Amino acid sequence: MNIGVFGAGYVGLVTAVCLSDLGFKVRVVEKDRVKRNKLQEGVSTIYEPGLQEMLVRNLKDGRLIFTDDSPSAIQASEVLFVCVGTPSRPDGSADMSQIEAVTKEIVESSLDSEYKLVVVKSTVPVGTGRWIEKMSALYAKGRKANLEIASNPEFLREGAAVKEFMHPDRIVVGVASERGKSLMEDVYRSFDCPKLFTDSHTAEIIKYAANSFLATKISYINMVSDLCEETGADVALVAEGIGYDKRIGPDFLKAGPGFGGSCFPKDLRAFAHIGKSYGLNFGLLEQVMQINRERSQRMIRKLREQLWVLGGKRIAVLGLAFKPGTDDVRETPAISVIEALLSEGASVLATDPLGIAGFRDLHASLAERISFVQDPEEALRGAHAAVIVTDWEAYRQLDWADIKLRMETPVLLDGRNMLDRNEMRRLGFAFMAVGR
Ligand SMILES: NC(=O)c1ccc[n+]([C@@H]2O[C@H](COP(=O)([O-])OP(=O)(O)OC[C@H]3O[C@@H](n4cnc5c(N)ncnc54)[C@H](O)[C@@H]3O)[C@@H](O)[C@H]2O)c1
Ligand SMILES: O=c1ccn([C@@H]2O[C@H](COP(=O)(O)OP(=O)(O)O[C@H]3O[C@H](CO)[C@@H](O)[C@H](O)[C@H]3O)[C@@H](O)[C@H]2O)c(=O)[nH]1
Repeated sequence: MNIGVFGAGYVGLVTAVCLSDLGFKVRVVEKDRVKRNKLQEGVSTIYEPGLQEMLVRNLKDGRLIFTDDSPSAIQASEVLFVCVGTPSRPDGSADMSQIEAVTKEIVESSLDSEYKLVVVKSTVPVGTGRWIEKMSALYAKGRKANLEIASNPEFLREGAAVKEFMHPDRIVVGVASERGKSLMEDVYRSFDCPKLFTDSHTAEIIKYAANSFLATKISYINMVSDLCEETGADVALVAEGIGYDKRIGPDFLKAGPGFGGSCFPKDLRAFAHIGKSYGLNFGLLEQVMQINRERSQRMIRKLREQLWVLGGKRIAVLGLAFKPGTDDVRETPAISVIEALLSEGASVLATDPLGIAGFRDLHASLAERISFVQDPEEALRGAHAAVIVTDWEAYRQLDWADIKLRMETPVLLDGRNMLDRNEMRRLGFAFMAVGR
């Protein structure tokens, strides 16, 4: 089967590379020339375990090409995956302009052609499939674009994207016709997981509902974590204690600096906006977001409790990526932590194994006000305090006994509860964790 993919970001690139690895011939339309050329030369534009090797293998075998020639890619493909971005607009709603632009391109290149299934993999508001149908009719200007629109939300997590694409917990497809369903069954034939076929509205809602639920779990445990701190309880044990209950489950109950990344914050804003647009009270999600926004203030308060004055002090921020295993710094909790430190007059030296270049690029005005260093030990040398924002395994392996001697004052805030607090205190750190 010939497959077209629009957008070679996290989702599009992983989708394209994995589907080509399964034997499909995949043409990827990417409008960013620099990205496209790099990919065509076999250099992955994102860091994901296993992706680079698979990219090279499938390019070499001729099953994968990156192009800006969308008409040819559209004409050659039976199934077209739409994986472009749906970023937040200022009011929190999803910006649908990239999806709209792709719709136009697809319609204009498939007039009077054979049936094609357009599969929306991007995270989109309920009703998007209908909008695409409506716009398709308008762009076709009375001619016939033989397109069916399906929804196939993607649930992969960054840092484990290839593994999660290939071995998902489930596949959700919102599709109306038997023909469309059968094509999607062919695409996912080799996947051994529950496959849920629904209408497109249901599939679209499933994606936002899943992300909002997971983010709610995180804010919930963060709220409980604050209570644990005030009362001397241990949030990790509380999470374990509730997580054994199969109805609750142990995952997504790690207290920390709050959720970040390119999905949860954006998707919660969009889902709340969708609820509001239907006159519904989605105040629960407003609370989830509010709790998340307040995380950095709580961290700063803890530092102040140890250091008295933060102004003029040097603070090492360990971790810029929104979680370990990725170079992605979109909406990372590090932003609000750094902003809060700067507003206290502290100077910030930040480090991250993969995230520095992206942070400099994406958060340029904030990046100008801080310094970066690749080596965490260098970041810690002479610092008055360190804050762990991302739980990179490498931070566990640091020689903390030696680091303590090299810091100006050995104050350590483990924002991810990753270090052994008894050991750290034994080493002589003024050590703070989260919710314990
Ligand atoms: N990142 C994730 O882990 C993840 C997981 C599941 C779902 N999603 C959703 O998938 C969608 C894409 O996310 P992403 O992180 O891959 O985004 P991204 O911004 O990394 O990638 C989008 C890509 O689309 C390209 N593009 C935009 N318009 C185009 C056009 N007209 N033709 C060709 N290419 C075009 C951009 O240049 C970019 O490379 C979003 O809706 C997101 O919410 C993301
Ligand atoms: O117990 C936890 C689990 C996660 N996080 C944080 O939550 C954020 C999101 O983490 P994660 O879900 O692992 O990362 P994403 O790659 O953003 O994946 C989410 O967003 C994707 C895009 O929609 C979905 O496809 C995935 O299913 C969904 O997990 C990160 O900042 C994590 O540090 C916590 O603070 N505590």
